[in-house]
Amino acid sequence: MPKERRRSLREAVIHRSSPICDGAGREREGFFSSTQICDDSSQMAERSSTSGQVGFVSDSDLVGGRLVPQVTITSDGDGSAREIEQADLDTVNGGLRRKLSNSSVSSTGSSAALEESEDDILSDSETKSKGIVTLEHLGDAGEARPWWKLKTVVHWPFVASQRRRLSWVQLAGHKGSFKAGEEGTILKKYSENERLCFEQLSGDMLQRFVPTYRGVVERDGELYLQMSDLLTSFDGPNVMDCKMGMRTYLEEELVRARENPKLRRDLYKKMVEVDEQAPTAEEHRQQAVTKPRYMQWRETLSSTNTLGFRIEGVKKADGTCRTDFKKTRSREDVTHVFKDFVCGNENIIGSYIRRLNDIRHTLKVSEFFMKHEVIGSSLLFIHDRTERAEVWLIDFGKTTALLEGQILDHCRPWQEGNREDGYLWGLDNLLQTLTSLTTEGL
Ligand SMILES: O=P(O)(O)O[C@H]1[C@H](O)[C@@H](OP(=O)(O)O)[C@H](OP(=O)(O)O)[C@@H](OP(=O)(O)O)[C@H]1O
Ligand SMILES: Nc1ncnc2c1ncn2[C@@H]1O[C@H](COP(=O)(O)OP(=O)(O)O)[C@@H](O)[C@H]1O
Repeated sequence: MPKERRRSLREAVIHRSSPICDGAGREREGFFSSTQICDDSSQMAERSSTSGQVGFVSDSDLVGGRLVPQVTITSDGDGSAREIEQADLDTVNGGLRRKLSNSSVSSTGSSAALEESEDDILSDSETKSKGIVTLEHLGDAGEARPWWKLKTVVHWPFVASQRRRLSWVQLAGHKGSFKAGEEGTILKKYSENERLCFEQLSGDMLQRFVPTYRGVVERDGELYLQMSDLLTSFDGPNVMDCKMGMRTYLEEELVRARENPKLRRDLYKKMVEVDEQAPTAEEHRQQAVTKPRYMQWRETLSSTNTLGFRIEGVKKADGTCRTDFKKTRSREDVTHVFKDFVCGNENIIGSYIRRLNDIRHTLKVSEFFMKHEVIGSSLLFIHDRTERAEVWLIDFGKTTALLEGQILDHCRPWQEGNREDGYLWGLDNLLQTLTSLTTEGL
């Protein structure tokens, strides 16, 4: 989702990273299930955090998706309070603070401004999640507090390293977007767009296929959307993320980019990492490309344009994890990945097909779907060794309401202005791909 929508109060907060600890306080790594991990001493932190409540934030608290930043006091590891200086702001979330991302049209004319971004100095693997991640379980919940109340909080004798951790699977999106929530839930960085979608989905036929939404919460000064963790009830889940649709950027991004084109060095770098020949001579000279140019290139390189979906990542119960599917384009390649994902299990494929058909029928009658341009949303496939298999709709960061009276059929080809996204066309191709596995043998 666009970073301007993701922004929240992260500027005001610093979290210390620390190793996962087992019950005896030993460090450990590599839990591959969605498991709450805590050490004995975290009980104090737990007690502290239970004194707060989930903070449902009202619209009036939000200014463009943000609470008004304020000086925040946080634990400095030894329990002492520390004021956050402006200089700290760049080190938030274990790395450099993400600057706002701006889309730009495919023009690479000299009038395009060069967009400075921390991604210019971070590689793809440093900015994107690559599978198994450790989610921090954030502290106290509640509304934004004045500094003196926060000062009271830091006198509690717990340190960041005692916070609970959740070993989790994140196959797409940027690092640091998720935190552990209350039992069975996760927190995703606040996005105005996604909040609106979750709210509109409540009561829609599609609701039973999307994570249960628990509202906006504030943790350590930042806003999050709280939702159910789809992995919790699985025993060693196998997970696949398929990004749906034939287009992965918004029409409004194109328009904005046309008005104010930005050149991005980080996207140029990502492009040459995959194919040195991909940039034009002009782009090589500028060592930068615009975002729509990058996004369109990604679409043609993968199966997005040809099949209306693409595989973003796969994590298997054996611990293996792959996110290197940028060039997975042909139906054969995609079929091969699915076959490997289900380890040739016909029951699992059968369950996936039934669930996808169910989703398809529901999409056809969903008012939400009819009235939204669904861009960058994924289907999350999850199964485990008990052969339980589910598919869920996730990521509504770029799902946008149409103008009053406008509807989409989600199958027609896209032409700028018609806002078609190719979601249903992609779903039909996905269903055909899975069905071919059963008819042609696994
Ligand atoms: O997959 P790669 O090739 O890394 O490209 C990424 C994905 O398309 C991201 O979409 P998603 O978050 O759905 O995976 C997109 O974020 P947006 O959703 O903000 O468009 C990134 O844009 P930037 O964040 O602007 O770099 C773009 O660089
Ligand atoms: N509710 C959820 N339950 C379990 N896993 C999830 C859930 N939401 C997202 N994920 C995981 O996080 C990844 C990124 O999620 P997504 O919503 O697409 O983030 P972004 O908007 O940053 O792209 C997904 O590929 C999936 O692995």
